[in-house]
Order: sequence, then C-alpha cells, then structure tokens
Amino acid sequence: MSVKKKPLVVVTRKLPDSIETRMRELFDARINLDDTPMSPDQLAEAARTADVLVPTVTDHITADIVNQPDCKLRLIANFGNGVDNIDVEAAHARGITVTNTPKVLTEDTADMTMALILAVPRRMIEGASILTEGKSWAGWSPTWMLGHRIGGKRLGIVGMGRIGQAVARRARAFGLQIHYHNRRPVAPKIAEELGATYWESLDQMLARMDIISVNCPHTPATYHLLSARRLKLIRKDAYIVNTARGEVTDEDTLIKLIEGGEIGGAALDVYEHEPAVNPKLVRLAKAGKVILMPHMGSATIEGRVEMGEKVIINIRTFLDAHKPPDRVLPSML
Ligand SMILES: O=CC(=O)O
Repeated sequence: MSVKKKPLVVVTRKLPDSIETRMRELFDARINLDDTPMSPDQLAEAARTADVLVPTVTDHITADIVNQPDCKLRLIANFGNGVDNIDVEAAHARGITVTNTPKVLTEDTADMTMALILAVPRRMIEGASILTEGKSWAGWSPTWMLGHRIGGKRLGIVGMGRIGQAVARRARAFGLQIHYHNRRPVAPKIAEELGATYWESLDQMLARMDIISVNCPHTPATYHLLSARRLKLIRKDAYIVNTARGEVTDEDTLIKLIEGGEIGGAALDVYEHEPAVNPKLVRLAKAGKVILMPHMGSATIEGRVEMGEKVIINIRTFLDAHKPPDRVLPSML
C-alpha cells in the first residue's frame, strides 16, 4: 500500500513551538527556523515548490510571485490578520486561496492601543526614561512633567471594525467620549453600548478630536487616508495613535506637523516603510513628542499560538476540500 505524501507547507518565519510541532505532525512542514525574513527570490522559489505557503506580515507575496508560470501554490495561509502583504487579487485570479487569522488578536491589539492612548498624553515613556537613562531628578514637583487628563476627552476612532470596537470599549471605561468614522455606521445596538457618535465626514471628525486612533486595515482605499490635507485639519494639541498600518498615514507630513508644533504628538506601533523607522521620528521620540513601538500590537504568547492554530485549521479544511473559515476574497478588501 502506498503511503500518501504529505502536502509541502513552507513557513517563512519561526512560529511558537507548539504550532511548529503540530505542523510537522500534519504536513511536510519546512520552517524558516533562523527567522530572518526570506528574500523575494526565496519566496518565489517557495511558491514554485510548496502546496501551501504560510507568510507573515513581513513577506510581500506579489503578483510576480503568484504569476510565475510554474507557481505550484494552492493556498496562502497568512500568519496575520492584515493581508496587505499579499496581492490577494492576483492570487485569486490565479486560483490560489488566501486566508488570514482574524479575531484572535483583537483584544491584544486593543490593549496595546489603549496603553498608547494613555501613555502619550500622560508622557509615560518620557517620564520613565528620566530614571532609566540616569537623568537628574530632584523629586516630585507641582509643576513638573505635567501631561493632559484622559477622562472627558474626545477619542476619534478611524475604522470601527473588531479592533476599533474593542478600543472603544476600553476607552469608554477611562471616561473618554467615543467618536468614530467608518465606511458605514455600526449597528445601533453596538453604537448605544459604546456610546459612540458616528461621523460620516472624516474631515469633520479629525478637526474636533483630542486623540485619534487609527484602527482600519491598509487597503488601496485606505492608503494615506490620513493624507497631508487631512492631517492639517487636526488640532494643535491633539495626539494620533496608530497601531494599524503605517501606510494609512502620510508619515512625512505627520512628522513635519509634529516638528512644527501643529499636532501635539503621536504614538506609533507601525511605520510607512517598516521595518525602517524615519530617523526624524526617533529624534521626536527623544524630545518626548512621540512614542515609538516596534510593531508589537498583537505580540502576546497566547495570541501568537491562537494565530498558529487558525493557520492550521485553515490549511486542514482547505486540504480536506472544504472552504477554510478565514478565506479572504478580493471583494472584502
Ligand atoms: O499586524 C499584525 C497583523 O496584521 O496580524
């Protein structure tokens, strides 16, 4: 009796141990254990040899890769929620299924977002650095290191999907007034539960908020949604928090406006040219104007294991000739 060959699954980065073990049991899993991002040539080669590719947010799966004449891929099972690293339309046209890992990172990302919403106006990182960098501290003073109160301020959420709503729930508990812009208003029951005010006009919302949180995915429609023109509408004393994708904001203009005192400050977990971080942002961070995080929004052990479990479920259902639960279609973007 012939032994059925296991499908070849190429995983582009190191994953949690329990996920790697399970993948090896189920598939002929080739895992990039040294964890350095694969080059475009290596990704192209993987697409020519593997049945399934498991990329992450750092891998660009372009039309050139999926359109290679000898591309063998049948499934791209992204280890990540955002799929802006994949040309979903090209993959779809080529008959390659794409899946992602939604829901399991919602709460973790919202926690990080809330932490940054608190940290910027309260100057938390700047304050902590005074002690960790050995700067002089003469003790408590009535007028020193004063930030701004959080309670009662207006929070404007750009993108009220799962993560935006999870941020709103947290922010409400801190006494923030919740405002949001989205393609469509959320269901009345959710809006009522969150006490959230809908702004059809993003321009009008931006002009009135104290803190703006970017929580929409990066798609062709949201590239530079916070354009130079829109960023200039934001109040001088307002803060921007971005834990979504750098490309949603015109980063160069944001930097100029913060440098010029036209926007109060920002907390960024994502960058337009990631992993490169504009040195001007680093200078602003040193001056206490911005907080910079290295794309850690969903970085919890629990979340990464759950993302891996979702990847495995997506691969198994696909290989069993069923529709994987987290299919991404071009029409969804
Ligand atoms: O940023 C992380 C993700 O999109 O999963």
